[in-house]
Amino acid sequence: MTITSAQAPTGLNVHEISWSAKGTLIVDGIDLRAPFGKITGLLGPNGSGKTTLLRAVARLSTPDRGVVHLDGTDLAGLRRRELARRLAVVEQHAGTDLDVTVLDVVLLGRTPYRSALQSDSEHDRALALDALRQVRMADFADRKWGTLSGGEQQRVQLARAITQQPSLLVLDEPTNHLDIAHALSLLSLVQRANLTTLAALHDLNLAAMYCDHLVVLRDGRVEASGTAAEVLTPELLRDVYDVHADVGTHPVTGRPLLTFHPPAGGDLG
Ligand SMILES: Nc1ncnc2c1ncn2[C@@H]1O[C@H](COP(=O)(O)OP(=O)(O)OP(=O)(O)O)[C@@H](O)[C@H]1O
Repeated sequence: MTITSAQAPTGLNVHEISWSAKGTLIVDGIDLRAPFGKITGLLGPNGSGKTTLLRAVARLSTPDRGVVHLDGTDLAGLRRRELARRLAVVEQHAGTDLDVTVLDVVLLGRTPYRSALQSDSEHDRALALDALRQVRMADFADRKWGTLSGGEQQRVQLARAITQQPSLLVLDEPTNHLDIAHALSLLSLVQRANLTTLAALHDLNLAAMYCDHLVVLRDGRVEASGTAAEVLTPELLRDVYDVHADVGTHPVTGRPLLTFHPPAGGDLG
């Protein structure tokens, strides 16, 4: 199929999304754009609303108001199955308690493409095994899911998301259990995937290295957005995170490189 300009992916447009719990506004009128083929990083301190926003964007929760368009389509108008073909989510605490293998978990990514009675095709298995190879988990295909470490589970969940062949990847702290080598490898893989990606990240140096665009939340609102160089300034880090940092330049990427100072008195304040 030839992609005409009318069908070309444009990315994610989030407009005026709000979500509240028991009358308390948690996410308040968020606007953001995540362009196709790029990683957009969602930053902000604990409790600033990142997970809440990601869940509303991915329709895992229903926002009080606002609209989310993916490649020009309003996600609120899609049925579950169509939504699952368009977007894949890797949540912070991914999981299943079922007694299943790693390959079974990855094959869940093919569910939106088959009927309830259909079993996995050779094509499905090939996609799943290829995704496991990409996250360096091919040797674990027959292992029981419950026996994996946190980082291994996180990589398998990314493989499941890749197998889903979405246009949009929504990642909530995708590197939080990963050692530095696997964190770099996972973000490089996401970068090469050429999808629209919206990822909540805590590691600001990794965000600076891999994200083309950053959006910083504070108290459920957008505090700043722009390139890493525009956003990750000592002033913003002090105002939003209450930390002191020097901002240099990464010798390889040319992006900002942050060096943090210990807090005065050394406590966690
Ligand atoms: N269902 C809920 N009921 C009440 N409060 C909620 C609910 N869901 C989230 N919150 C609150 O909303 C705020 C934002 O939570 P959220 O998980 O979105 O933050 P976050 O930026 O992802 O944080 P973290 O970096 O710690 O993962 C928090 O103060 C949280 O306690």
